Order: sequence, then structure tokens, then C-alpha cells
Amino acid sequence: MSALIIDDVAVSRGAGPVIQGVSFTLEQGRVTALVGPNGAGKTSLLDGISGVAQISAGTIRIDGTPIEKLSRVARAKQGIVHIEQGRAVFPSLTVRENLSLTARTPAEIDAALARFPELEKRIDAPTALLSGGEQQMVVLARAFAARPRFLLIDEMSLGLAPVVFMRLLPIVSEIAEQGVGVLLVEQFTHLALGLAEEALVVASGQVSFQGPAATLREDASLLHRAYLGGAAA
Ligand SMILES: Nc1ncnc2c1ncn2[C@@H]1O[C@H](COP(=O)(O)OP(=O)(O)OP(=O)(O)O)[C@@H](O)[C@H]1O
Repeated sequence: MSALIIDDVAVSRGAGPVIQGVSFTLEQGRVTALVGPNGAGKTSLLDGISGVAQISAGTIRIDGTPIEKLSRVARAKQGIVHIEQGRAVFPSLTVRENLSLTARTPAEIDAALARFPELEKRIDAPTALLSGGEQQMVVLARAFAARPRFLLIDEMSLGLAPVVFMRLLPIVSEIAEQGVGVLLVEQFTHLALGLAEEALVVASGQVSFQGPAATLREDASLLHRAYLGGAAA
């Protein structure tokens, strides 16, 4: 099993760093919830890891190999797959065509679809005709078909009814069980912590808690302090 090692990372936007001094290890086969207040820097951190944004300090390694200077495409080839906010499907393409953008073989499309019986029925429909939840399934299936070692998911619940989001959450666990290290940014903190083994709280651009998700599930005041940036890292 590989690990994605984030060490003393900073990400700058405009005037200065919005994330700094962030260190943690993302293990394969586990879900890590990344939570924190609005504007804390969660999206910026994901962007820095995947190469959407360049980091301004620190290192990112997969096991011993530094990857922070690689392009986004090169990092994707190393197995870092990033699902950005906003359900980026290609609406005029069918479900199958969307999946074939990342899958190398029809068998890989089938393997990705096996997790989503709803999509199998709509495989030749233009993605624009699917519901928001189904489109998010396409995004997840396409990410899975890209054979990630590490999957970064940013606010999968945005714009979805809670009942639809609840349908998607177990799939995230199943993907991790396949040996993928999942970093899950989610506004529904309690749902993310309910799913994850590990948790990371970011407040004001710095890590204010890292440890077992169960610790935060069981201690609401610790979670509250971490959101305020006051808990020990
Ligand atoms: N492209 C950008 N240019 C300048 N500032 C930015 C940019 N993107 C984000 N920021 C700023 O960086 C800070 C961190 O934003 P970021 O989106 O990373 O936080 P977040 O924790 O993901 O927030 P949210 O939960 O609201 O999505 C915020 O102050 C935001 O205004």
C-alpha cells in the first residue's frame, strides 16, 4: 500500500497563503474527512495536492517520490484523481462516452458501472438528461474508472437532496475498500465523520485537528474548538 505524504504545504491565492504548514498522510484503503468552516482553505488544499494550483511551500510525495512539481496530468497518471466542486460532466456526451474519457477498456467501463445500477439503464442517454444525483454518479464512476490510488472529492453534496447524497456516500466507502485513499471534503460534517476513519479539521488555513474521526464524532466540544482553530493538532 502506498501513502500520499503532505509535508508543511502552503498554497497561496492572490495576496498571500490561504493554507500553510499543513502536514498529514493519506493512506490507501481509508477515507479521511477534511472538514472546516467556509473559506478555511479546504478547496485550496485539494487544488494544491492535485496540481490545479501550485503549492508555494512544502513537499508532496507518494511514498518516497516527490510529485509537487509535476503537472496536474502527470499527477493524475501517478493516481491522484480530483473530483472538483460542481459536477463536471460533459452534458452532450452519453454516460458511456463520459466514462470512456478515463476508462482504457470496455471492461473498465463495466467495472465502474457495476457500482451504479441506475446508470447502467441510462448508459446511452446524453448526460444532460440525467438528474443531479445521477450526474454525480457519472462523476464518481468516471473517477473510479481512472483507477485512482488517491481520490480527492470536493463537496459532492452541493446541490443534491440529502436523500440522494446519502445514496452516494456508501459508494465512497466501497471505493476506499478497493484500496483507494479517499480525501473527502464535505459541508455535512457529521455525515463525513460518520463515514471516515480519519479526520482532518482545517481552520484559518491551518490544521486544527487530525486523528481518528471517531474522536470528533464522540466529542462535539472538541469539534467545535477545532472549527474555531483552537484545538491541538
Ligand atoms: N482563486 C482565488 N483567488 C483569490 N482568493 C481565493 C481564490 N480561491 C479561494 N480564495 C480564497 O482563499 C480562501 C480559502 O478558500 P477555499 O475555497 O480554499 O476554502 P474552503 O474551505 O474550500 O471554503 P468553502 O467551504 O467555502 O468552499 C478564501 O479566503 C477564499 O476567498
